[in-house]
Amino acid sequence: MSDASAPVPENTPVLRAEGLLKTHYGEGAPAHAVRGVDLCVRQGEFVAVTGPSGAGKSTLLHLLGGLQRPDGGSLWLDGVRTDGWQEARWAVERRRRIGIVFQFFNLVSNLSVADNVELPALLAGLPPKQARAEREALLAELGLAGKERSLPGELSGGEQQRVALARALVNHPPLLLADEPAGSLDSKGTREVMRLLSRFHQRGQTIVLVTHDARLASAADRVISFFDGRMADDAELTAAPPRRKGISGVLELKD
Ligand SMILES: Nc1ncnc2c1ncn2[C@@H]1O[C@H](COP(=O)(O)OP(=O)(O)OP(=O)(O)O)[C@@H](O)[C@H]1O
Repeated sequence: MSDASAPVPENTPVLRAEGLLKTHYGEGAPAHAVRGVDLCVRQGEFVAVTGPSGAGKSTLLHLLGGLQRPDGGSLWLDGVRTDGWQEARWAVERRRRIGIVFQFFNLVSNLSVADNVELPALLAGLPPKQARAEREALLAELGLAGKERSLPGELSGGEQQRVALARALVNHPPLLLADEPAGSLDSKGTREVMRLLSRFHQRGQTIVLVTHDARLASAADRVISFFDGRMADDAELTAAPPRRKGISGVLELKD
């Protein structure tokens, strides 16, 4: 059996999917949201998945992050087969390996900014002192020093999304999944989030971004057009060398 904690051989794709299938059964006709998707995301790539509303982009992202189970197909994370994992296993592995940011931030409303960011680190088994140090460094990087004691509801949308980004990255996951991360922000907040995603990508963070906004997709180095549950196009915008580095150093919000 594959060991999720074993060292990852160089050049192993961070993400690989073969023949992914997902149908939603709600009211009315079944929605064939993902209809046989093959995908390979290399270390250090910034991939945007774009397409019209209802194309199946969010469903694909949820499958990749284990938030929904595929009806068929295979999925690998860092070379480890994941499609057979049960929810408990996904919850543990997701904490270490996948950061996720959503359109509506999904912060815990009655926890402070500091606790929101530290919680995944503590749950992943980091000693409290180290979790605190990680939180302090990330919040400072993201221009949120001084907001530690605030509740999410006391922050602007852009600030909340930066907290969500800090929470997603606190365990240095190999993969960041972002589902319309600027979807509820004004243009300033949108620019801010996109600039941050680009900065983290420049430092080696592998990112899969779902957006219906073609302008945001152009920040990526590869754009996948999703249509009717399938990949209609897969275009490399720049050649990005495979790489993997830690997130470190100081990140200035102004450039
Ligand atoms: N939980 C669900 N139950 C039933 N149908 C669903 C569910 N989630 C998604 N769908 C349907 O699956 C299809 C794909 O939805 P999905 O949200 O993945 O598309 P999308 O491309 O992300 O759209 P948007 O850009 O509007 O968020 C749509 O027809 C949608 O109505």
